[in-house]
Amino acid sequence: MPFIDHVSDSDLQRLALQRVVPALLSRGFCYVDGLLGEVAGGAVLEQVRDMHRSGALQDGRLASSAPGVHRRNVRGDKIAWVSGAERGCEAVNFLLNLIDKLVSMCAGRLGTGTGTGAGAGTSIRERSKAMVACYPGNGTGYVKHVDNHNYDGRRITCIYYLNKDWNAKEHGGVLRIFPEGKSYVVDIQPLFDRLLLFWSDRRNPHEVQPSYATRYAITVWYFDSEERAEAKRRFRDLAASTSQQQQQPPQDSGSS
Ligand SMILES: O=C(O)CCC(=O)Nc1cc2ccccc2cn1
Ligand SMILES: [Mn+2]
Repeated sequence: MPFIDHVSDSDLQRLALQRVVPALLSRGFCYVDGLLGEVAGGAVLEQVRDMHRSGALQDGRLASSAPGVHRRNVRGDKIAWVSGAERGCEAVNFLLNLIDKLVSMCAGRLGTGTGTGAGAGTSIRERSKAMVACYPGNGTGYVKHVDNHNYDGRRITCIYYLNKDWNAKEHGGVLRIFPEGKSYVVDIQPLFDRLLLFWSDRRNPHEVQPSYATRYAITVWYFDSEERAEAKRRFRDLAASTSQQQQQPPQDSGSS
């Protein structure tokens, strides 16, 4: 089904330069409403609903915990990781391509706004797969956390929300951002066809407040190439040193 091209390239360019870049640099986050429009946005929602109905969404667990071990009270979402190439994800793929275009139009203009003090500019050339998430509406949410707490390479978090007729007073499910060093919080409602972008690092701790209706979202993380490469090196070194220790006999405590 040919999707109506609701957003032209020049629309995206304008959105990137006049809205997204200034907001990311000044406030550290930005949201855009009406990104895809009713038809394409509705097609994405239908495909996510189908994934939920077919049981493709499984309990979310902390990235650091072993498979099957997850502390339920930390996060209540059910997730699936998709590339967009899967059958039944054509509309999701259309969304991902559009977000890729938008972020690539921003990337060269985000300067050294990395927050980690890295000298070089932000070079964003790759991203994660898309995480399709559903909070089932049983009062669970996601406790306050930082996405990229320890230089894992993630620079921008992009979340596309899919919830029609969402009313936070009744349904909860607000994403609350606690901008680092600020005395205020930012409450974002997970509204249909809304795209939210924010720096993934310690500048934006955030939580999902308890949700009392089914709450769908699709998240992708864009990597800073240098930080990502460095994180992979650190991870390889850690893995290598861990396996070496396992091969060597444990040193007695008195060894110098
Ligand atoms: O749905 C929202 O409004 C945001 C939810 C959210 O923060 N999700 C999330 C999900 C994550 C999954 C794996 C690793 C890190 C993660 C960090 N954040
Ligand atoms: Mn998060």
